[in-house]
Amino acid sequence: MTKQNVVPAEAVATVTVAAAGSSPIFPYPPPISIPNKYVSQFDLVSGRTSSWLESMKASSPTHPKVAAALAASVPIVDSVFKMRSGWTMWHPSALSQFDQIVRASKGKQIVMFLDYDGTLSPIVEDPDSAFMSNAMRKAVREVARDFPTAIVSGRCLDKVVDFVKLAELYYAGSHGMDIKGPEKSRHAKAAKVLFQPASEFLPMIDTVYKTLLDRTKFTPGVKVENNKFCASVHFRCVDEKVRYHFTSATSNWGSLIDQVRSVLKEYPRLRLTQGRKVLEIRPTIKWDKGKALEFLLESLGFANCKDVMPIYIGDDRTDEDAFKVGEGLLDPASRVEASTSEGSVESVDWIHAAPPPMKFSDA
Ligand SMILES: O=P(O)(O)OC[C@H]1O[C@H](O[C@H]2O[C@H](CO)[C@@H](O)[C@H](O)[C@H]2O)[C@H](O)[C@@H](O)[C@@H]1O
Repeated sequence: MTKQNVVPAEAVATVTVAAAGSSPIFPYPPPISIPNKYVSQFDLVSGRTSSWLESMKASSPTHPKVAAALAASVPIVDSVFKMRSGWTMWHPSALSQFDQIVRASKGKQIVMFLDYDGTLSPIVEDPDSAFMSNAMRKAVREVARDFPTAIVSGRCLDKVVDFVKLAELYYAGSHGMDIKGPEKSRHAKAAKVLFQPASEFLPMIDTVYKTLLDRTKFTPGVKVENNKFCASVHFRCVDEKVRYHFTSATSNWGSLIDQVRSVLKEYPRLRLTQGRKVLEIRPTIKWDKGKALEFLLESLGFANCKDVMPIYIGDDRTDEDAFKVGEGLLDPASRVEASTSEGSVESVDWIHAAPPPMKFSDA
């Protein structure tokens, strides 16, 4: 199936199934310092508040009160419906694509990559309460028995490990910038997998986190989260309401983006991206969930290997970096893109139904 950029990724969770073969672009063992080629320049000062605002509005189902208000508006519901139909036309349900996925996996080593929020756990208002269900944990545990399995999340590593509670998995926290092998593994090399490509940013992120906490303290509903190598400013519970001041009008969301950008002006080595009702502050290194996927494949000994099939399930814009890894494959015919329903509802069924066990050959 060819790639279609039909709707933002957050409208539905997506399963991307890709047969790997991309060449490694980083050395392993990992470099101590970050080579220049991984450092990119982003202009945080540019970009208008209005375009950020549009993007914030489109960034995820919002909290219940606003969702109820939206539901009362027929044109909006209609356009959302049309948008979803477009997406599912090009990305049919992963469950209905199951046979095709199994066929594509024949003779290949499956490696499973799973995003956390919105994929394994439902989206909730309080980020600290995004628990995954026992059924989901059981499904992931079963998959990890048969295939190397990694959780790739924007959250800090410790938090996601604490939520998932499965010692046999690989974890990549902070959008892939904090990678750790399984504590429990049959394979000696696995536990040694450790990589923190943005370690020099640790003090900077901590300072920015504290500054953001302070600058946003008068915005009701905002939540600032320290994700170790990145930080999140959540606006899911911030009322978008417009405030009028003489002749000009600003919204709470508008002031929030201005506050965040004013902090970041002082940090040219940080960049701003967006997830589901969240602004993400990240180092400008060229490292993301896609690079984490490539790194883990290489650590597992699958660099340049045509007989491996990574399966990545994710629901957010940052997961698209991992989906793009599949675009560089030599054999696009063996790539399948499919979708699960919004949130984690269908993911658990899909993970349960994962293709039949294949031998995990150690690196
Ligand atoms: O890569 P992920 O595992 O999907 O993490 C991305 C962000 O997820 C969390 O925020 C999202 O989920 C919250 C709980 O459901 C929700 O309240 C919030 O609106 C979502 O954006 C997490 O709190 C962030 O730190 C992650 O970056």
